Amino acid sequence: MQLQDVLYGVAITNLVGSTNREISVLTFDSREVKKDAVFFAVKGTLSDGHTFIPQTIAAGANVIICQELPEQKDAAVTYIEVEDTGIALGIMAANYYKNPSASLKLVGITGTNGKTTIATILFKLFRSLGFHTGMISTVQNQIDDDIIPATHTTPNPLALNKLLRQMADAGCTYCFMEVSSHAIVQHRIEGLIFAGGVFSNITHDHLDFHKTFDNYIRAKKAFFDVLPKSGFALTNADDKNGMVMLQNTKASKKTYALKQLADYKGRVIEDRFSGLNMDIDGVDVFFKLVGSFNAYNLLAAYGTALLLDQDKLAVLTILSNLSGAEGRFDYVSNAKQIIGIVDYAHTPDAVQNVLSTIHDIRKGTEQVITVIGCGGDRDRTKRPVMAQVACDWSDKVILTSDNPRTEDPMEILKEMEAGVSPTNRRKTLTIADRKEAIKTACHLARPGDIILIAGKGHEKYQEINGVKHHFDDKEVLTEQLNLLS
Ligand SMILES: CC(=O)N[C@H]1[C@@H](OP(=O)(O)OP(=O)(O)OC[C@H]2O[C@@H](n3ccc(=O)[nH]c3=O)[C@H](O)[C@@H]2O)O[C@H](CO)[C@@H](O)[C@@H]1O[C@H](C)C(=O)N[C@@H](C)C(=O)N[C@H](CCC(=O)O)C(=O)O
Ligand SMILES: Nc1ncnc2c1ncn2[C@@H]1O[C@H](COP(=O)(O)OP(=O)(O)OP(=O)(O)O)[C@@H](O)[C@H]1O
Ligand SMILES: N[C@H](CCC[C@H](N)C(=O)O)C(=O)O
Ligand SMILES: [Mg+2]
Repeated sequence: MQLQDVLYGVAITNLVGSTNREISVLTFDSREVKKDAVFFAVKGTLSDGHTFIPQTIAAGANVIICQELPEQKDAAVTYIEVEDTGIALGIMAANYYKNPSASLKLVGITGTNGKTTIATILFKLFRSLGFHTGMISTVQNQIDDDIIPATHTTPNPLALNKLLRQMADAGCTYCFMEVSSHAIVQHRIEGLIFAGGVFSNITHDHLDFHKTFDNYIRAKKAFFDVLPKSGFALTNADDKNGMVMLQNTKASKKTYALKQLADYKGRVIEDRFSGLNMDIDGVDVFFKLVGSFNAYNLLAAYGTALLLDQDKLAVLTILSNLSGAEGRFDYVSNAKQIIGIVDYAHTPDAVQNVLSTIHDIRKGTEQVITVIGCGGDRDRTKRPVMAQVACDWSDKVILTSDNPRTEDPMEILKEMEAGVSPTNRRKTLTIADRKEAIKTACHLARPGDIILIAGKGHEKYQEINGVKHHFDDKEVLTEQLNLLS
């Protein structure tokens, strides 16, 4: 492939050398450079890719894309200066893989909570409607029946366009993908053509990365700002910032809501452990998913499907039979009728939603026992709030470790404990070992009680100092509950 073939659409601020040359691969990681590679020097959060330029040239790179031209240049190398290497990477990755997003209808889903759930529901729905379909999500990426493990919620531009190319080549008509706020800010979705964008909600998360809630809102809104006129922008009108997302979009503006008039209107008739009974645009439907937060997810999926010209009754019929995403309100019970729920709630809002749902649908005086931790190297300000919310809505809370990453689990736990009010303190225990914490919760439970294991959902590991150790909340919970039977 020729360099000039992948440069289409890139705003070059300075060029040294020829663009008429053969290239092999594109990469932003010096450790992956090979002969004739194009290396993108990206300024990251831990290091600056510009410092690796000399070693990438030594390893065979013949094109450097950078934000600042190096003083010492190699005559055999082409240097391209751009304002933002991340943007250039997105555009060139799309060109390199022959713009796969143009060959299918790509729908992006963004918001603090619900992205995986909405993307998964849409993926399952469109497969049932008979389409070849792709999905890019936190739990896994998928092309029809083929599962491709996920490393991020939204992959880097090269991995992303490669996946989209595989989908287009497999004949997919649709792809439903999660768009994280990190991905928007880091331009991972630059150069993609979206048929539509969906907003779920925005609440406290990721302030380590965005610094302020305003920046976080702006990051989400930026996705809608660049949607094309031919596409749709579907927002949750009940969310305080839902309409903000539509302010500057050129796409066709659509809304869904439970609490007010909207293009796609729903109402929860009844919410039980066995599922949700809703009225959607005048049709009474029963769904397997539980909790009013899932009423929003179902409504978002329904609105999206109709905006993609699908038949209303066919859509509702399939949605009514669907299960949700792995590790989201995933429940097991034992012979003693103790109910265990594994849920990926890892923000204050999600914890409150899942616990208020449990609260609303429990029958009587059963205790709710919550096991919860917070991830290391992530937003610290949500730790005390998550602990407090868990206490406010539970009879007993066991504070434990999540993915400590490079942090000391005991320090994370102290920050969680700081959020627990003196009156709530008597109902909390701190047990750093997650398995022990789950085991203790099971021992404390009496018949009929409900145990919530929050924060890790589908994750099959616990990340400690860069090493991922096997850990599966549902596996441990099922094993412990069965030991009691
Ligand atoms: C904070 C963040 O988003 N980090 C992502 C970012 O890494 P970074 O900015 O820290 O990169 P860096 O280590 O500083 O390196 C800068 C540049 O130098 C390069 N480099 C580095 C070392 C070297 O020897 N040679 C070299 O060339 C790197 O490849 C990179 O291009 O770019 C990397 C490459 O694309 C990502 O893998 C990495 O994701 C890390 C692992 C991560 O944990 N990200 C999370 C926070 C994330 O993105 N989460 C969202 C979901 C959030 C949600 O749930 O809503 C997601 O979309 O997954
Ligand atoms: N619409 C919603 N509103 C509020 N909370 C929700 C909603 N949907 C799901 N949740 C809660 O948030 C948790 C995470 O849901 P989900 O995985 O769908 O979100 P996500 O946006 O993909 O998260 P991530 O940012 O980690 O990718 C669920 O386990 C549930 O507790
Ligand atoms: N996608 C989320 C996952 C959080 C899950 C939780 N288990 C943690 O490790 O903090 C994030 O990157 O913030
Ligand atoms: Mg997700």
